[in-house]
Amino acid sequence: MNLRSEVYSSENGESNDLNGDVAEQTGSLKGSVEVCGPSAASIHNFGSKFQDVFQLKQGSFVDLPAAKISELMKLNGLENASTQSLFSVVNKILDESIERKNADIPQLVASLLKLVLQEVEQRVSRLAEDMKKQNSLYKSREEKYQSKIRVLETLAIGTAEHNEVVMNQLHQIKIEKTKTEEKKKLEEQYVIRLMREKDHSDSQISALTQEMESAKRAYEKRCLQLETKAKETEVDLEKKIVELECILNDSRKKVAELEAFSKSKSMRWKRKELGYKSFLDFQFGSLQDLRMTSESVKQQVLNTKRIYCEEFNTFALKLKGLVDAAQNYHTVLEENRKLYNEVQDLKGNIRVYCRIRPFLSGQSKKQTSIEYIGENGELVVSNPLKQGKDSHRLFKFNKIFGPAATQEEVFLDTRPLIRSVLDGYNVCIFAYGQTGSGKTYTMTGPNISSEVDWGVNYRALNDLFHLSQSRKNSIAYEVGVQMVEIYNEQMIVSFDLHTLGIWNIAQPNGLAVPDASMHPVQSTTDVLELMSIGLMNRAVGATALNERSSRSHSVLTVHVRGTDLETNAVLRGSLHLVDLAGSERVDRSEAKGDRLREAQHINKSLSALGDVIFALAQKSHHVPYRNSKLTQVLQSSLGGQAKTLMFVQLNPDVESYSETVSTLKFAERVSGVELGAARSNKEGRGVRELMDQVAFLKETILKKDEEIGRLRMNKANVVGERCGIGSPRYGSSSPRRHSIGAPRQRRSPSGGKSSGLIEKATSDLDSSEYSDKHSEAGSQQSVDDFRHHKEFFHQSRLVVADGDQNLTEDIESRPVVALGGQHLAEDVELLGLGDADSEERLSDISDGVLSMGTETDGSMNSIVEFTLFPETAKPPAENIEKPKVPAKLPRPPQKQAQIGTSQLSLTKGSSKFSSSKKTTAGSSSAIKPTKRRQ
Ligand SMILES: Nc1ncnc2c1ncn2[C@@H]1O[C@H](COP(=O)(O)OP(=O)(O)OP(=O)(O)O)[C@@H](O)[C@H]1O
Repeated sequence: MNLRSEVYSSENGESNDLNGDVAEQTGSLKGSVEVCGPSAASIHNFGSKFQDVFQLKQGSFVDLPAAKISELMKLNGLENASTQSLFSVVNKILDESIERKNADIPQLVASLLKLVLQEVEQRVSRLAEDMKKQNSLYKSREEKYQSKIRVLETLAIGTAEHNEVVMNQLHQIKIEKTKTEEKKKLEEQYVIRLMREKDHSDSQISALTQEMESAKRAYEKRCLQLETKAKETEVDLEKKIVELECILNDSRKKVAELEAFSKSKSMRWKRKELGYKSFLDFQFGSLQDLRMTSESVKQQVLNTKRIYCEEFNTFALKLKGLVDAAQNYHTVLEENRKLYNEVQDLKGNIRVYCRIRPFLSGQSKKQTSIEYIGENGELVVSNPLKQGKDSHRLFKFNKIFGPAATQEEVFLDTRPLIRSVLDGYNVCIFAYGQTGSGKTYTMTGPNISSEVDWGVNYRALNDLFHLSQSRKNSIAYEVGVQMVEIYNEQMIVSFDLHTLGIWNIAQPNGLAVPDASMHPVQSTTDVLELMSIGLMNRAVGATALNERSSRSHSVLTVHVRGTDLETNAVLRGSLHLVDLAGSERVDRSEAKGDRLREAQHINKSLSALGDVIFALAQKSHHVPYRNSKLTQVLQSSLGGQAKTLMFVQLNPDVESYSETVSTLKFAERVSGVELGAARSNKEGRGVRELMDQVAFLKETILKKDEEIGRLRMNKANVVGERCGIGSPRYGSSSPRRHSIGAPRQRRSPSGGKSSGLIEKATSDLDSSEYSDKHSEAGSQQSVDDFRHHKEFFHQSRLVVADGDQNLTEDIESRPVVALGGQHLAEDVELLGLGDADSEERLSDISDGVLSMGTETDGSMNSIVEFTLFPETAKPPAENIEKPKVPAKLPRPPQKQAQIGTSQLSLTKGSSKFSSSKKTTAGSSSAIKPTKRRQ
């Protein structure tokens, strides 16, 4: 703008011709200068405008007036023009002057050029300086960088770790940088948020201010209202004050009236107070009196208390005395029980322990028939369905085990008995009771694998083995175990003993007979294995066999032989552990087929057991052991000097009441049986030798008897022929004729010796009589029990021989033995040997004779003993060479008859052994002491 105004003024002042053109040009320049400004572009524009000005006006710079040029020279625009434009101006000028061919360049133009050139120079020099400066700067920088590079190189070469550190630092710096950036961002965001909040708070503040203002307005309004109200209230109160003043005046008057009234009233109260005071004084006096009285009463109470305490102490002393007495009573009672048991032991009473089974799971709601269990063996059973005295029954046994009794407790009371086996006693323990009453539980236990559950069997064996081990330094024991089952009167071996190599049992005619090859068991483990195998074998037989178990008798027999290492004395004991079949009577009319047969057999064997027990109770001469396999097996333990214990098992269920009572009745009768004091089977060496001699003598006598018999037969034949009478079928010595009413010890016609048959017949008769008597006197049940027994005796009365088929053949084939002038073959025919029942009958006869002679013969025990310990029964060596004597022999005289019978039984027993065994003339059973009844 300055340039334009200056150009206008110079043009206006110095040349009028130029005014119009300059103004025109200025106008155009004005627009261009406004656009240019101080930049290089504007200078360039200026140059070109400048040139245009010259060209437009005169066509060259040469024609420009000096003033104008000086004006132009004064312009400061050259500094701002670009170097190129300056150069182009100079070039233009110079070209123009060349074109004009006028070498004379005006002074001004030259000075202008000079200025331009100076300017150019200055710029160039400045540029050169700048360049220099920059060069030096670059150099110094380069040096700096070079040194830095060197440093870095040395650093890079020397310390790679430092590089890493540096890298890390750089990395950290980067991270920090990013963090800082993030922070910054956050700060920015925060600032933005703050700004927003500020805006928000500002808006809130403005809203609050508005609210405040409106509240203020409302408050002021309210103040005004209150003020007007206060004024109104003031007016009202003033009115009320006036009213109250009036009321106060009225009340003052009333107070004065009341004061006068209260004065009169207080006068009256004072009077009354005096009256009360005197009354209280009177009361106080009475209280004192009462206190005195209470003191005296207290004294009296204390006195009474003291007296009471003294009396109480005396009572306590007396009571203590009573308690002591009661305790003593219990001790005395216990002693009495012990003494009673000892007396029973001495008498040889069969011990009876009663065990009551608990209700099984699921039976808890059932009613019990057990009313009371006494400590001393009393038991009261009751039938809630009955009334009166019949509803309760009292029984007494040696011991009662309640439902809670453990196997251990039961065994503890049984152990002394079992231990006596090792002292040479025969012991029999049997469990009796209806099916499901716990017989097997007591004898075997519910679970063999758990020792706590072991029944008497396992515990007994365990105990015997332990005891025999503990005594091994003084007595050498040998133990043998046998387990048989009696089912339908047949002996069945419960486990394959042969396989185990412990026992080898042959079973001729169903009677289990151990073979000589059996071995003694060594330990409880042997027996446990054996028994578990036996049980497994039974289980293999499936349900039928298991069912059978409750309809069969199971007998575990333990034989013990002990040799005293010092004296060589031998003792022999046996233990029978019997789990009987269910005792309930099966109604024969209901059962059929196999069941009927089973029932018959069970009834028969249990009746036979009853018969034996009652015969023993009656001290009968004949004890019918041979009536069943069961009694046969138990013979040695039920008679003689054995110790016998019966477990009576009861089912507490009220539904079993009648069975319970009949079981208890049976047990009661059993407990009354006296077997006599038990005796140990001890033999010294001398005794054994004597017994061997006795056996030898028996053999000789038998031989003689045989000869006598033969002679008698010959004689009878001769007499018969002479009299013309045939050989009498039923001669005078016929067993049948001798049987009934025959005197007990009938002597045979010759030599006054009684024959074995006569002996037997007499014995049978006695039994028959006993049976008859018993059935007459007894109840209907007893009649039933003994009926088969009676029939049995009638059938078997005259039989004399072993029932073994071989033996029968033997009898027929061997020389006939004369008996009382009769032909034995006729007798045999007459007696029907070979009958199905012959074995039993023969057994019975043998037994009958035995009952008067030796106590064991042909029983399982004697046979087993013989087989297990054969050397004890061995005759002297020379006897072995003697000819065999047939089993059926003429009877020797009475005393000899006993010996002869023993021999007979022994032969019978021996005949059942395996062929490897020699029949011997003497046996351990033959040398047993005679029965106490003799
Ligand atoms: N003292 C007892 N404690 C617990 N359970 C018992 C007891 N006595 C018997 N039992 C249980 O009662 C049931 C019948 O017992 P067990 O088989 O011993 O009777 P049992 O008289 O031997 O019968 P069976 O004549 O049929 O052989 C079994 O389940 C047995 O476990």
